[in-house]
Amino acid sequence: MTSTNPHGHQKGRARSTASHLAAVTELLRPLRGSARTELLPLSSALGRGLVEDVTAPVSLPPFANSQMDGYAIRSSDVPDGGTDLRVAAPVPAGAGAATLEAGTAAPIMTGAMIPEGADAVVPIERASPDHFLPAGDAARVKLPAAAPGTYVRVAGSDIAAGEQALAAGTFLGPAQLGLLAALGLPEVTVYQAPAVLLVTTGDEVVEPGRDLPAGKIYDSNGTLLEAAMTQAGLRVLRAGISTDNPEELRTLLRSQGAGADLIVTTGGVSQGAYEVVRQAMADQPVEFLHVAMQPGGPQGIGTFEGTPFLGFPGNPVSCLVSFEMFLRPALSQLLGAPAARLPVRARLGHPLTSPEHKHQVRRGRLRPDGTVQLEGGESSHLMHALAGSNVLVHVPEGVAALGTGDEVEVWML
Ligand SMILES: Nc1nc2c(c(=O)[nH]1)N[C@H]1C(S)=C(S)[C@@H](COP(=O)(O)OP(=O)(O)OC[C@H]3O[C@@H](n4cnc5c(N)ncnc54)[C@H](O)[C@@H]3O)O[C@H]1N2
Ligand code: MOO
Repeated sequence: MTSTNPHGHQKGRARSTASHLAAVTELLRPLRGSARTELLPLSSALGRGLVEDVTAPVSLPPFANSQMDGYAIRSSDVPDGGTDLRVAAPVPAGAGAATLEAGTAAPIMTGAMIPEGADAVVPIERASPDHFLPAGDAARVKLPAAAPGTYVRVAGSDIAAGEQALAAGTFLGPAQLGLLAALGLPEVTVYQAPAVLLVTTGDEVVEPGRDLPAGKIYDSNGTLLEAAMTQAGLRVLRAGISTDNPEELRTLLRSQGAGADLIVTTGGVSQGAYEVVRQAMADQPVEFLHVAMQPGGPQGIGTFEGTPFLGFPGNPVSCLVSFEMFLRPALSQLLGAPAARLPVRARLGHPLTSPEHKHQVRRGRLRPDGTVQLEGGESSHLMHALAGSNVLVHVPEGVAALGTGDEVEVWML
């Protein structure tokens, strides 16, 4: 049971960040449906999540090849102390190699196939002479001994045909796409990028570039969230700024919302007299609640005329933290993309305090020495301090104070 005290703060149990993340993940689970996948050429799949496990159709390397420019030899031909060998025909690049006759050394370049019979490569710098000779009967080269396998890249030493190359749900970055290309796969099945209708709200909010009358502020949330979502690979539909008139907001959502997989609004969700988002959602299955998190406590979640809906609070830092704490990890878990933030341990450069019953998310600058300097205070209007930050700093529920040198988890932005 939740009630409101004279200061407007909600009483009763706030939902934990973990259970709100679970609720957001549940809301968005339909985005993982089988109809929501597409086959894309590798060049278009950057930043998407893989739908199914990929099994290697070939081994990597596909054949044993040389790791050095030098001579392919039968290691048993060269005793300790080295010997002279007759120079055989060079191994041609990109073609099958002839068998290496006993007592000969074949010039071989990096990546060329190890000839049948050869089992080691001596780099050209260790040969005498230390440059390649024209092939011919008269040509001989002195080589030191080499153990079997020296500078040989064995077939399948990276991955063998039939092994799992990538697991379903993997985020496809440059390395993963490079692997698919190395395996000879030109296309990949990925989840579709969700389309998000983004609406900022408030009679006080005006577009950058316009005049700024008394009492108004520029819309930072629209740009901030559009950029965060675009960077995360979402398709963003910007519906501009809604006034504080709930009927206008509903009209805007209906007229712009076609094709959206998710509606995200900012503002109008707390305890004020004109909470436009709360009012616009009054007859919809939308819950307004408090998450035990600072900033980003007030949240809305549900559906608007069937479309999943998230109502983020209006303060700029609150809406970015909401995106990072709930929307990014939910999509990452369901669709493999965007990539989850990598948690890193850092040492606080100075002390901090935190509301004991909330998960606090501060903003900070991680330095190369592994210490983190907080940027600005805890207030969620501090856009300039956010712009000077490169990490989110997590202070879990149950912690009221931390000292200089204490370890914290930070997420690189
Ligand atoms: N009595 C209470 N008041 C407030 C509570 C509370 O529990 N009881 N919670 C506070 C917290 S925490 C937050 S966060 C905000 C959330 O408020 P809303 O989501 O209703 O947002 P607004 O009131 O519309 O705006 C809050 C703040 O953010 C500024 N804002 C709004 N939109 C934008 C935008 N697009 N670009 C830049 N800045 C924006 C707005 O001017 C306000 O300053 O409620 C607290 N109050
Ligand atoms: O939750 Mo509000 O986001 O603390 O400022």
